[in-house]
Amino acid sequence: MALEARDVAYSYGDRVALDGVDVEVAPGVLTGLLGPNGAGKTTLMRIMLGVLTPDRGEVLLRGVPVDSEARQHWGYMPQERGLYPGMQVGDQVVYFGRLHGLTRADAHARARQLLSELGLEDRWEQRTDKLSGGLQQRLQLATALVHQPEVIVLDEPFAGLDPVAVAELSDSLRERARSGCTVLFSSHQLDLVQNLCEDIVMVNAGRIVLRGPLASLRAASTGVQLRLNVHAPDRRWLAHFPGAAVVSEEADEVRIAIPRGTDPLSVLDGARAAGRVDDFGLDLPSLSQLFLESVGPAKAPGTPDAPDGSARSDGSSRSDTTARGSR
Ligand SMILES: Nc1ncnc2c1ncn2[C@@H]1O[C@H](COP(=O)(O)OP(=O)(O)OP(=O)(O)O)[C@@H](O)[C@H]1O
Repeated sequence: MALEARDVAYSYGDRVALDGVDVEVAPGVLTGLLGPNGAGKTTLMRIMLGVLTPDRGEVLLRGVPVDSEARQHWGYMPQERGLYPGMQVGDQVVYFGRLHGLTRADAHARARQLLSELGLEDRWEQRTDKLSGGLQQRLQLATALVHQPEVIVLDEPFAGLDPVAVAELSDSLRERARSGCTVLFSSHQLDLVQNLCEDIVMVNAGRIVLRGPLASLRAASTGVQLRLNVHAPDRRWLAHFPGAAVVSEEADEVRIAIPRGTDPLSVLDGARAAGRVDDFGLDLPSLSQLFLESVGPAKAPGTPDAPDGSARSDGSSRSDTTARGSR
């Protein structure tokens, strides 16, 4: 059974951060928590971890309200990193293992194993504050995982990691999910989430705007896209296909959303009549495109922050889109 947040609401003074959020994180799959800056992700994680008490709603694991005793067995990495400067790397991991009730010998063995898994095997005696930012991040993860938690909640665990570390951490989280752990993590790296996560939860301005199995959400979205490398100076040929629209153009590649009822191959023929086509393919919309559709271009990662915690100017929010396909 899953980790759940039910109808969770939270405000910092008069700033509404979460406005009645329902989330379900299933064991055995990786779930990515997405949303623009200020959407409410960290607040939701803090509530799940018991750092904040919700104004309304509750957090449950296997249908039972979660208390501090249950959370003692969780692994978590908060946005505010908590390493002890001056402590040695190995001792830091052992210390957290002991805090979670491991014997000294077990904590040592687990620390060795994890530091090796996270590429820190040579750093046991180094001071934590002498590590680079990325290595501190890996160490932070080791402290979160040392007691082999069944529930893992990580705020931006991939931020600041190099590609090798991203691949190693991805494998490590995938493996933990496969072995039955419940894993929720937040990220702004949409390509990574698309490759890694089976399920996503997307939050915007304190509300869920999209959630469910990513494959179902992509399939249920705007339909297929035709990817073309076409040497045609303009796009007038597209006017023959009502409803077909360019969704992105990069260098020679153009992506065209194909409306339902239109044969993508007829659009391909149209492109070939207009110019040379070097390459083509059919794709589902990417997670980045789903993000832009759900949240709006002004708030996509990498764009300037939108008004903090803003609701839409008309006071409404986009409707919650969910997909619960069969697994
Ligand atoms: N301590 C605080 N006091 C007042 N407002 C806060 C506080 N922490 C967060 N907020 C506000 O609550 C809203 C949600 O913030 P939160 O940190 O949960 O967003 P987030 O999705 O994690 O953002 P980011 O991607 O930028 O980390 C924002 O409007 C933010 O400004």
